[in-house]
Amino acid sequence: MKILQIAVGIIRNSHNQFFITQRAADAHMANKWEFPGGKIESGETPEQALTRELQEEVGITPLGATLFDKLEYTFPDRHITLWFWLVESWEGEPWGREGQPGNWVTLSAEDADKFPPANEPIIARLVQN
Ligand SMILES: Nc1nc2c([nH]c(=O)n2[C@H]2C[C@H](O)[C@@H](COP(=O)(O)OP(=O)(O)OP(=O)(O)O)O2)c(=O)[nH]1
Ligand SMILES: [Mg+2]
Repeated sequence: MKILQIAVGIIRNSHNQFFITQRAADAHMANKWEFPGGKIESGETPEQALTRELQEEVGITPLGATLFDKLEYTFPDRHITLWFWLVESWEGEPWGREGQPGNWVTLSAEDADKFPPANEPIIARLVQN
């Protein structure tokens, strides 16, 4: 069983839109929408991993991040801890820097199943305000 720590950025603009990307067809949780992010490497704090992942995947540098939620999820082949950071201030303009589709979207409760199952409580909280 793989055990992974993941840092992800919930990038929200002043219109209450979120910048989300789509996972690759050959990745775990293939084709699902996601908040950009990835594995925390050894020696990194969750916040350092967040900054690195957002630079690598969407080309922005967060200027502030607040911990929105930390939750655990067990998939058949892996156990993950997800650190969800709310990012409302950044440098640059997000885009799919690794060739992945990326879009600003308004989220509604019905979008939850487009994300990995671990994201369900997060989407629920983000749409209720
Ligand atoms: N980025 C991201 N990952 C999520 C979300 N929800 C969720 O369950 N995950 C899971 C899917 C993956 O198992 C894991 C993220 O790992 P990843 O494959 O993106 O890791 P990485 O960016 O470091 O990628 P790589 O270098 O291994 O290719 O977390 C989410 O909202 N965003
Ligand atoms: Mg990733």
